Amino acid sequence: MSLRSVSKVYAARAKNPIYAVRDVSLEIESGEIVALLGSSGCGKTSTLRMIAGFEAVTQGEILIGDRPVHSLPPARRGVAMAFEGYSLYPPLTLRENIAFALKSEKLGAAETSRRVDEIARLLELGPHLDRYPSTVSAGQQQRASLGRALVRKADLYLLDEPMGQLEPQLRAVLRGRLKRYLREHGLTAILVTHDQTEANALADRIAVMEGGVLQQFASPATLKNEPANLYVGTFIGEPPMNVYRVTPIVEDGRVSLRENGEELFGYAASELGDGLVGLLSARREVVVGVRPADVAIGSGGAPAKIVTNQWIGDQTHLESAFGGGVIVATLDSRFAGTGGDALTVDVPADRLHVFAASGEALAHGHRLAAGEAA
Ligand SMILES: Nc1ncnc2c1ncn2[C@@H]1O[C@H](COP(=O)(O)OP(=O)(O)OP(=O)(O)O)[C@@H](O)[C@H]1O
Repeated sequence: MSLRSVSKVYAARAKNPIYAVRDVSLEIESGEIVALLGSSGCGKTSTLRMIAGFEAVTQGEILIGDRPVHSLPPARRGVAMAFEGYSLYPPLTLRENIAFALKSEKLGAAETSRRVDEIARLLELGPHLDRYPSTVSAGQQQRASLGRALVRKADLYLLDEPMGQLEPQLRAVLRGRLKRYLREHGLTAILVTHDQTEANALADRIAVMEGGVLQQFASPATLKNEPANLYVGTFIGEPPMNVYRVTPIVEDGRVSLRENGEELFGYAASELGDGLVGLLSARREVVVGVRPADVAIGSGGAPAKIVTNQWIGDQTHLESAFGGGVIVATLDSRFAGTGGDALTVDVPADRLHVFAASGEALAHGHRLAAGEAA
């Protein structure tokens, strides 16, 4: 399916129109699972609702297969949607709600029942099927809403925060099952989420949105290793990337990245490679990003002082005063050291992310970002 330069403006004629989605283009392969990820208000739900047909497209085109669908009513688009607000029919049991979605397929009673039972098993809904929406929990309503979408045959499945109400253990189990179900049936799905773990676990590719603008559309690994800009770099990853605004000084075969005259990171030019050195020589200021897992502690480098040292069960989170701010490091083992202890921090040249002062990525380690490679 494709979105071609799709925009959504609410209250277009009002004094202050709301530009919820701006010129978003996406090409989604058949059988692909895509997540729309972003903070609250970034435009992901508006995008999903335009695809479903519940919001009019202000500008642009939406195609499913080769069919332009943006002018069709929802029922004629061939999409099945699970709503964040469940929208189950109160007078019907969960079983009847799910079966209702099969009405247009005109199946016999036995086949309808088989399909409903299959989905109920998948979503652990079996014991609750004969209860009414008002008598089950929010999580059970949400699973019934998801079931009602999945039970149908559709060209595209749209899932709005499909697991937001589920407790963590069940969420993890159902994520795995949902992915397997979509894969086994070769279904194409777009889910909206603000949960990175959910997006990473389920999606082949993630579309990161902010301010109605698509920031990057790529695999989870590419978003992590080669973020297109500082927004994606700091949004993806937990704890977030450390960032420093520095002046690069290139002299005598050495590159020094300085904050207010003080060196934070220093490298032999040969470590960084000609491409990156050339790029740094040409800029008065860049932003460097360092993932917490890439910070090397105690093997030389710049001085830092521990602020907090926390073991969180499977990782150490170490926050240290560094330069004019802090640096957060994560380590796989416990770390001996308490607040006030001195240490050194260093970042291998190939783990450094470099962004222009304006935010767009220039290089990730030795790899220059697209557009920077001459
Ligand atoms: N019906 C509407 N009328 C006016 N403005 C709207 C409407 N729906 C959404 N908006 C605005 O459009 C912007 C994008 O909203 P949208 O719901 O698409 O974002 P979202 O990323 O899905 O947010 P959330 O995760 O909070 O649901 C927001 O500024 C929101 O306030």
